[in-house]
Amino acid sequence: MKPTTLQVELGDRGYPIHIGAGLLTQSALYAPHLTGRIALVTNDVVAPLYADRLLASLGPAGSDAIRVILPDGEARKDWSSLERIYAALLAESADRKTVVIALGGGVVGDVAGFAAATYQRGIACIQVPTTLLAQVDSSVGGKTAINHPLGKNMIGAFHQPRVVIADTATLATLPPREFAAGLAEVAKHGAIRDLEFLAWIEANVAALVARDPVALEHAIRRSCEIKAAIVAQDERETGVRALLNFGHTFGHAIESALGHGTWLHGEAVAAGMVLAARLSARIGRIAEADVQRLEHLLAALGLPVKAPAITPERWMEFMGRDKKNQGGRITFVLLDALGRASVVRDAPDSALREVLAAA
Ligand SMILES: NC(=O)c1ccc[n+]([C@@H]2O[C@H](COP(=O)([O-])OP(=O)(O)OC[C@H]3O[C@@H](n4cnc5c(N)ncnc54)[C@H](O)[C@@H]3O)[C@@H](O)[C@H]2O)c1
Ligand SMILES: O=C(O)C(=O)C[C@@H](O)[C@H](O)[C@H](O)COP(=O)(O)O
Ligand SMILES: [Zn+2]
Repeated sequence: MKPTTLQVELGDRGYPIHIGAGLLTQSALYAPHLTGRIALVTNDVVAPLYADRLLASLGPAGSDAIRVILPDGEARKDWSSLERIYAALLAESADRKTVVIALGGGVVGDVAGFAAATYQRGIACIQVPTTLLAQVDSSVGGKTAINHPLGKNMIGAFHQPRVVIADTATLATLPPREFAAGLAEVAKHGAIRDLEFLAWIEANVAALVARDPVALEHAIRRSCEIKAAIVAQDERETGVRALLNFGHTFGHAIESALGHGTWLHGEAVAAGMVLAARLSARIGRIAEADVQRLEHLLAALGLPVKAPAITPERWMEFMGRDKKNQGGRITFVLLDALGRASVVRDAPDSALREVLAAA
């Protein structure tokens, strides 16, 4: 299969997304911006698998790279990892021409991206996503962040990468639970924007779960197309970009209430999308059959569809801190139909409490 390239249209901050098997070994071809020293940021799971291969493909710039290897895990998407990156950049006298390469999943991408956004007030970043979730979602769009114990992604910045290089061959080593977590964000893109894509996912569940390369390539490309088009319209989430948060008001509350890393992000988003769909049905925006259809698809993709036990007070505490909220009202992304969503700021509290009570 030939590699595909999409463009995120953001004027002089626009960039290509390259998708294909084996791109890691041709990185120099896909990253012509390497005019400064490279700072490779990865973690202790991904480094032994892919760091040498990536750096070897970059020639002398690769051998001279600063290497920062973070401890693995969502729990380490925090100050300590950020501090390690800053310390390494400073110890090596990295300058404003230094290019951060984030090699790994969404955790590495978000924290390395935030370090790049803030080091010396901003240096270039290249995203090399190696999880399905990162290839379909987190490497694109420029949201970077670390978590705070009181909330997900609470400290961060918008900082677009210069290029995204998604080598689909890296997905072969991804554990099944992590792979399923990526499928949650794929389904989200269909649910909010593209009923035809959602139906394609339903028809191709077996191929996707079996990691069929043709099916996977389509899922990644269509997800990136949908996300890139939304980001191009609303880079800083003043409007339509919030639709990409479908399932996240509930999902982020699950992650934070249980402790970051207890449920995977994609798992929490899957259960969160079911709750958001139920709330949509409860206030008459969609039919109960639509909720069941989405729930059935997510379960078939190997994802949890039932939220964990969380007290109503804890739900409200974490959802009360969601970044979409305005004027103290919890904001939800709800479905108007499968394939179409809206931002809703006036969902009745009674309906929300009923949905949570039945969760
Ligand atoms: N910035 C955004 O727009 C955005 C979008 C979605 C999610 N996110 C964030 O992304 C994070 C979740 O990302 P994730 O699901 O990639 O999790 P992750 O980064 O923790 O990666 C999942 C696991 O897979 C390992 N791994 C990575 N690549 C591998 C490979 N090829 N083979 C074997 N193991 C591999 C990782 O070390 C980790 O253990 C969350 O923090 C979430 O908030 C950000
Ligand atoms: O890119 C976006 O915009 C998204 O909302 C994509 C989400 O999948 C992602 O989890 C994002 O990090 C959530 O952003 P947040 O602003 O709710 O922290
Ligand atoms: Zn997400």
